[in-house]
Amino acid sequence: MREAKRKDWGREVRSVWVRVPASTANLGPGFDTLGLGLALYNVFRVERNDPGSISPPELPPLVRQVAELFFVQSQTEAFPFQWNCVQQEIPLARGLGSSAAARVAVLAALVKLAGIAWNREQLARWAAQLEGHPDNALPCALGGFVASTSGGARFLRIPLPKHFRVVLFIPSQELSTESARKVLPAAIPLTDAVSNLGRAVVLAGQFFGRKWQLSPDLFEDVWHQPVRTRLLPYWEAIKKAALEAGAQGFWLSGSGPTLAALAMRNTRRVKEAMAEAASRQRVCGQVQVVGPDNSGVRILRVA
Ligand SMILES: Nc1ncnc2c1ncn2[C@@H]1O[C@H](COP(=O)(O)OP(=O)(O)OP(=O)(O)O)[C@@H](O)[C@H]1O
Ligand SMILES: N[C@@H](CCO)C(=O)O
Repeated sequence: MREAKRKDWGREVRSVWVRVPASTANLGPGFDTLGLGLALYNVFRVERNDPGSISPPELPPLVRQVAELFFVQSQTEAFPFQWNCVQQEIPLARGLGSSAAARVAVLAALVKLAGIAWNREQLARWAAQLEGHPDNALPCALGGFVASTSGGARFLRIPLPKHFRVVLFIPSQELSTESARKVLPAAIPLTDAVSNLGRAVVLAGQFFGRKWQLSPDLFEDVWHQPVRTRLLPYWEAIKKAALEAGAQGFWLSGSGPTLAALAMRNTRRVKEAMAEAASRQRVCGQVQVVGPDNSGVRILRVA
């Protein structure tokens, strides 16, 4: 990143309000590769402390880790700061990218407070590196639909249409990505590899070609969903209900436990069907219709 003055229209920046979107990753066959931004937002206020003071010990571990990487990678002198979540719409550990959102927010805020030139792509890659996979960090930083190579070294992005709608079933119970990755198979048979690869390539091609006649078979997956959904006994019933109600695709959002249905048409019918199936399954949670995010991370205000 290029050095620039730590000034904003002639004023020193002391506080930054930064907004970050939720994201849904994998989309079925695109494990660690495909993701898109969703219009659910967290807002953080990050404030620079006086020189000589120390960063408050209550900074969460994730925030400290991101700050350490930022100061080293940007070759900026470390400074103490405070961190507060002032709006929280992204539920924690539900497969909607809360950790990627927090990482992207810390980086964007520190970039602004340090006064170094804004480079959204670099920031997205740092967040992906910290996250260990790019499919939440890139859509969170950039918005829209993103397809990337492993680690996020190369990626392609396209904005989503205004009428893009995802119906989410967000269970009350948390499931951390760390534990959901432990159940993954160490190796994948060649036939399964080819099966997922074909669907992921065609699915991404449809997004980039803006061909919105998407069909549920493109969202099928044989790598991670079969093992992960063993932990979610309601998966089959809610999936069946969504597809019968006209959903164009159904997938485990990120590492779960949230279930996602693409419903650009029949949105209300899909929502009702998923809510009814969840209630029949006696699983606690919330059904929510969410639109696309195409903005990615945004600095709302500086002071
Ligand atoms: N605002 C935040 N401040 C501090 N830590 C956070 C914040 N948001 C998330 N985290 C940390 O990230 C953890 C959740 O991350 P995890 O990767 O397990 O789930 P997720 O990011 O919500 O879902 P997924 O990665 O599957 O989309 C939380 O338990 C917490 O430790
Ligand atoms: N691709 C990651 C996403 C985590 O949200 C996984 O499935 O573990």
